[in-house]
Amino acid sequence: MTAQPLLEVQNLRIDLAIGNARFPAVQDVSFTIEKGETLGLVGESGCGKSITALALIGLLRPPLSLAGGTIRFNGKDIQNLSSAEMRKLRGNRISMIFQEPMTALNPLSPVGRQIAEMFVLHKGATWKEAERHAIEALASVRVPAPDRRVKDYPHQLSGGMRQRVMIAIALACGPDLLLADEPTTALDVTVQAEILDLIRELSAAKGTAVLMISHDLGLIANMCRRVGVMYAGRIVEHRAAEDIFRTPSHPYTKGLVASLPLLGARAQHGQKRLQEIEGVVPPVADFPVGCRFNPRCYAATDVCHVDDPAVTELRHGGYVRCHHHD
Ligand SMILES: Nc1ncnc2c1ncn2[C@@H]1O[C@H](COP(=O)(O)OP(=O)(O)OP(=O)(O)O)[C@@H](O)[C@H]1O
Repeated sequence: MTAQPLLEVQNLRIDLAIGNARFPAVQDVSFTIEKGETLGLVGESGCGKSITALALIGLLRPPLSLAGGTIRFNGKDIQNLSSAEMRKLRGNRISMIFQEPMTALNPLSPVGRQIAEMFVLHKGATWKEAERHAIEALASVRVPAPDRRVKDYPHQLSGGMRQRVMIAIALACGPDLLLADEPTTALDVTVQAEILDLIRELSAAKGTAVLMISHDLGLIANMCRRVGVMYAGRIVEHRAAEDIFRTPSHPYTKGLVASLPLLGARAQHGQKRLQEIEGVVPPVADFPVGCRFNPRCYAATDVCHVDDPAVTELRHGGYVRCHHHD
């Protein structure tokens, strides 16, 4: 018998309302995350990664709404929880960090207080105990002089330090799952690597599973064992990270792999990129008929303009949605 996954998402659908019409911004999205595993979701801007994560913790707001599917966390359906039940889960068992911590931090409250709140809210600690925990939490994300920094307001900290504070808040209660939505995109390259190392190290030490969301396939492949590639609201390929690189199956995945900066020999010759995928992800209300990737696909034929491709299981594990997959 296989162990029950920590998170099981099946046929998730998120609708975007425009006037009286509803459009499926995310459709038929299914994935699982095992306890302690880091799963990657990768794809260009606008393909539905962030709203998928927001749906998991009940944070979709109009014009977006959860329109179908099941979300099971630790074996329990959580898609219909009341807001009070969801608040108990959020920050405690599932937490989220965002691209720009400034939008998630309260600018008017010292960062120590914002960390301490988690211990008071979810663990029943007194404020005095919680303040001590806040200093320890800041130390654990390697903020120097944490006993002084707890008194700082978010604007007094650098972007990297703010993201460390967000991680301290997110991990304060020892959640089972961390949703990390482009956690390093807004940071300098050197700081990016430090923050990724921190997430990797702390999640491994605490056994926290991570849903790592990024437009950067290189980053995702580095952090994750399995990867879901999203395009226009769908997972178009779901594979082990090493297979995505070695034998990408969907034309979109192939494009992502081909557009990665090259390592090794070719890079030494000054050739940085092989090719870009031309075009952009269409807006939700304009998803094409048939395969949603067809306007950008070099392999598209008549069937791709008519029929939405079904899921095909791949021989060595994973699946792809393409009429002409390898
Ligand atoms: N509040 C909103 N109102 C209208 N449309 C929205 C809203 N939020 C998201 N969308 C649309 O839903 C689609 C998916 O957005 P989402 O933010 O999940 O994409 P993403 O892949 O995470 O990209 P990014 O990294 O740019 O956030 C996009 O077409 C986006 O324009």
